[in-house]
Amino acid sequence: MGSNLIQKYNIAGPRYTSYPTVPFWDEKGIDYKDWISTVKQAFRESNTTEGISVYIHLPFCENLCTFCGCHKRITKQHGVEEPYVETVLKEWNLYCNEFDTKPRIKEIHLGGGTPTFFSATNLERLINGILAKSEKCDDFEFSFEAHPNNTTKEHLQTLYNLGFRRNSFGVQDYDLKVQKTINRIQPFEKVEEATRLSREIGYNSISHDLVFGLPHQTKESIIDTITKTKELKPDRIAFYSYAHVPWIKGVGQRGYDEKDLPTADEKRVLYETGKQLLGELGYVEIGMDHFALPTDSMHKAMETKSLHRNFMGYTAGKTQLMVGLGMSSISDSWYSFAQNVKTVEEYTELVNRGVIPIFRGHLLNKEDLVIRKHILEIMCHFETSWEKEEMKFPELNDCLEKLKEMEQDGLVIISENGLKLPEHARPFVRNVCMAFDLRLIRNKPSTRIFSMTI
Ligand SMILES: C=Cc1c2[nH]c(c1C)Cc1[nH]c(c(CCC(=O)O)c1C)Cc1[nH]c(c(C)c1CCC(=O)O)Cc1[nH]c(c(C)c1C=C)C2
Ligand SMILES: C[C@H]1O[C@@H](n2cnc3c(N)ncnc32)[C@H](O)[C@@H]1O
Ligand code: MET
Ligand code: SF4
Repeated sequence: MGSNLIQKYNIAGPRYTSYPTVPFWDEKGIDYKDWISTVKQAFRESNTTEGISVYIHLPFCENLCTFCGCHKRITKQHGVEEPYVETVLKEWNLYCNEFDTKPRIKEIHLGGGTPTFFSATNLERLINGILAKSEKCDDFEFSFEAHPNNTTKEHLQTLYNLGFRRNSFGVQDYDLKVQKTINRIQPFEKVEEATRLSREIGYNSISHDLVFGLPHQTKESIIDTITKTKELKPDRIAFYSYAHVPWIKGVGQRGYDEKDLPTADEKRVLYETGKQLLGELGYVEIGMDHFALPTDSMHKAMETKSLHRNFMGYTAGKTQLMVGLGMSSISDSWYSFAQNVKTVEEYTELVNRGVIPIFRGHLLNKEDLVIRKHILEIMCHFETSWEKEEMKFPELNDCLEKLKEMEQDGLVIISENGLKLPEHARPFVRNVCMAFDLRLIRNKPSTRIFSMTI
């Protein structure tokens, strides 16, 4: 990939885990009533046919990794576990009270923070509390994020017994200098043990998260990290581009200078090196950041074009309704989005008052719904089409006009009724989406809000 193209297209841009992206949600927010009524509508339309997904945010971590862009709360006090589980179950109750039949659960995902900060017993109490009010779909899929340094055999066995078959471990990078800089000492032996135990217990999809573009990373360190990863043969690998967003409050990125970060060109070399190596090892690029072995269900979902993208990244199964529980969680009813308050204190206070603790949201209008479909298609399948009348919108020609330059640069192929990204253009997928992002186009941000696209 030419470095001039990288320079040209490496601009600040959204990661498109939603459309509209969070900064472009309606400033006025969403009416509590509208939120509830769209959740109920989505539930009525889809609970019997496809079921619903539940995302539970477990925010606590014992130590701060200074590169981390997630919503977390650093503490070593494990006394926070039980009250938090109680509150999440109360919040779930508030939703269940709005449903007129039993929810059928297709997916549960435990994210963080660090779900394995919680004891196995507390995680069991949490999941059993959720399941007490619902039933599982036949083809249910439960997954969780785990920290290799604190995942025990008991965690893995308890969650397996509850139906979890997938997990993902934060690895990030094996180089000691990088690890020291991001305040995260992550020994290979810990990852090896957690991966081996998962396999022995029967997990059928184990994923490792790696990040490129971290401070002090070099081509050699990336090669070494991926070579070590290869020994453990995870079914999936997330290879994230480091998102540098130190201005986001609460994220707490610090501990290194911007000069310690690789330049855009160096970062691209890290990506290309990693991608090539992953390919040689048999991993296939599924979508932005995500690689899987052909035996993994995510790969099959890509082949059958059933891949979906939401706030968790890519998933193999789509549900119309995703209920997000816990502080900072985002829920999606297809017609609207809503996000919970971002501190544990506010979250607990609101739930205890019997209020679903959202603080902002967005009701999608007709245009949003069409654009959202195009962006999902591009992010999940690297192509979209406007052959069907419902996929057309008045500004379509202007959007295509914006893509002319990318077309000349060989990054997108536009035909009469659709467009496609050639394989080599996949790193530029966010740039293509940006041409369709009418809310961004109409309202260019005046301050930095997004990470760089490449
Ligand atoms: C597992 C941790 C999480 C990752 N993403 C999210 C979580 C909980 C969800 C999330 N993080 C941010 C937002 C935007 C809304 C907000 O509340 O601020 C959401 C929905 C903040 C954020 N995190 C990253 C960035 C670049 C931002 C800013 C907004 C944006 O540019 O989209 C970085 C980041 N977080 C995660 C990944 C994988 C990642 C970058 C690759 C995980
Ligand atoms: C859930 C996963 O998200 C990734 N992750 C967390 N913060 C960032 C960031 N700033 N940039 C890129 N990836 C990040 C880590 O790899 C983690 O394991
Ligand atoms: N907190 C865990 C880890 O860092 C899971 C991924 S980050 C949300 O390993
Ligand atoms: S990377 Fe994981 S463990 Fe580290 S601060 Fe972020 S959420 Fe916590």
